[in-house]
Amino acid sequence: MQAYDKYTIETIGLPSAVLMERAALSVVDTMAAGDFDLSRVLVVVGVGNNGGDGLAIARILHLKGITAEVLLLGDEKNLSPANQQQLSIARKYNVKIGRNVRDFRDYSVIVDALFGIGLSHDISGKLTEAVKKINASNQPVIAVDIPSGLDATTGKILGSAIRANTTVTFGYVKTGLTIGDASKRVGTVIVKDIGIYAPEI
Ligand SMILES: NC(=O)C1=CN([C@@H]2O[C@H](COP(=O)(O)OP(=O)(O)OC[C@H]3O[C@@H](n4cnc5c(N)ncnc54)[C@H](O)[C@@H]3O)[C@@H](O)[C@H]2O)[C@H](O)CC1
Ligand SMILES: [K+]
Repeated sequence: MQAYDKYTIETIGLPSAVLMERAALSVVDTMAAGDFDLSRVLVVVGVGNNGGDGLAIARILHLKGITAEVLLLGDEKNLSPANQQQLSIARKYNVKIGRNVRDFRDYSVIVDALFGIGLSHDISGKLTEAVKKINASNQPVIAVDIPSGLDATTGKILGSAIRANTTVTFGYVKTGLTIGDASKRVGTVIVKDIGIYAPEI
């Protein structure tokens, strides 16, 4: 799955930060074009590059004057380099970044940027709690690349998974969005071209 991303970055030479920015912009465009209530956006971010996408989304919304805040889940010492870079940029633009929220129902829309295609084993602990609370809030959810908790290859729910109204996936439809438990979690799937080189499609 990630081979296409790797090829684009390492062989074609498109910097990963460019892909991340285009990914973030494609989600912001979808939010602006859809019938979402953007009065109070919460972006839930993890420690990998999916979280990096989320931090970029929150920053772009914030700079447009939209109230957007970040819930950062996971250990800050595990942040991927791209995530760290986006966290630093968001902080410099004074995006509100917290480690817990009072109630997920306080937000008009939730962006799920906890895990993407790098989820490798069952979600557990605090992350499971957050997934269950977000699902229980019944607030509209937009999943970044794939609903967190869904395996990008098998479509299996790894412990627990976010139930999304809309999934914005980058470059190509991951098989995990079409098989297994996917239909219970993905909502409407929108594929956005962000410049990933994927010759077979
Ligand atoms: N396709 C592209 O060109 C682009 C992809 N982008 C985004 O990057 C993610 C994939 O990022 P990656 O860092 O590989 O993985 P994740 O962010 O999904 O998370 C991995 C992170 O989480 C840890 N982890 C894995 N499983 C668990 C678990 N069960 N519990 C706790 N932690 C877990 C793992 O160790 C990593 O640290 C892709 O989906 C896109 O959103 C680019 O940003 C845009 C272009
Ligand atoms: K996600």
